[in-house]
Amino acid sequence: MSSVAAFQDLTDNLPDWVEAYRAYAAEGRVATYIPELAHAPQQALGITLHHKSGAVISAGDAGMPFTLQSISKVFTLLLALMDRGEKAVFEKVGMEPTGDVFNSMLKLELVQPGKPFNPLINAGAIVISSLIRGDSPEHKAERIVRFIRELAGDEGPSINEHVYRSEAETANRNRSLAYFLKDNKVLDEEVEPTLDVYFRQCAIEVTCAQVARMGLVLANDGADPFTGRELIPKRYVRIAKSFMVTCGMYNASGEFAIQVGIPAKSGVAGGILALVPGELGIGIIGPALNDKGNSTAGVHLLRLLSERYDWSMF
Ligand SMILES: NC(=O)CC[C@H](N)C(=O)O
Repeated sequence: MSSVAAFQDLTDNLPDWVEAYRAYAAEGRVATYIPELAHAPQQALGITLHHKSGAVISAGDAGMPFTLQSISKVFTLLLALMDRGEKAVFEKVGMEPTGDVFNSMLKLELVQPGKPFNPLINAGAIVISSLIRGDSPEHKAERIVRFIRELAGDEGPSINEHVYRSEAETANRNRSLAYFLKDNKVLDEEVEPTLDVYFRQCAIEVTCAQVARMGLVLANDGADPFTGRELIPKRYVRIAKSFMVTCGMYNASGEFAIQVGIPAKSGVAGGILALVPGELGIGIIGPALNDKGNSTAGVHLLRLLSERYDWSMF
């Protein structure tokens, strides 16, 4: 289907599909380990698609704000690459999927030299947060927020202080990971200031439209889709997209590659950022998560769309 025909088809059908796919929320559960996330409505489902032509389509609860959580890891990776270069970043994190859950400690002890396997698991993302340039955690987080706003083409994204504090007060697991990394001499910065950056980046609040626009920049190899200005070097976008395919959906990334076949990154608030290279960016919110921690209705919806419009890269 040509992209013009596909957008007409989407306009005609997307609202009905979203309403029908809400039912999949019953298969999942809203995350509660960050107490503030537990308030999200189980049945919510929203999506925005932003095509490079400028066409934008939204349906369902696309206007509902949610926090980026792990989706932020793609963007801190990009910022760290822009701040420090490829060599410095990959001295600290690897390039391989783990097959373990996103907050696992297992391989940090089992596999020498104890550096995180990739930048999209929590351990890797915590190290990446320590590489962002800035004079203080607030300054580093402010630079991340500014970067997100630039890619979203919108001044809207900002830190949700309730979610930030809620995670900071309860993050025993991430604290353990960070202390472990410090002991392994992978983390050079102090633990608490590094975690402070990490919790803030996870708590950046967005909408589906903003996420779709961020995805469109990645789909466009890092150039602003409308002015052509380079926002991110193409090489770094390629690295990020490769990680999204191999690690973006945690330990369900292989299945997602087979069923959907496009770069994507999910977050524990139920968000998904996805993109069809050269074509469009996608933002989804569906707070009920499956057993791998991905939005259950969101993944089902992406599978439907990918099959219908033949999006798979493979
Ligand atoms: N999977 C996620 O989205 C994890 C992010 C969350 N802030 C955490 O560290 O646990």
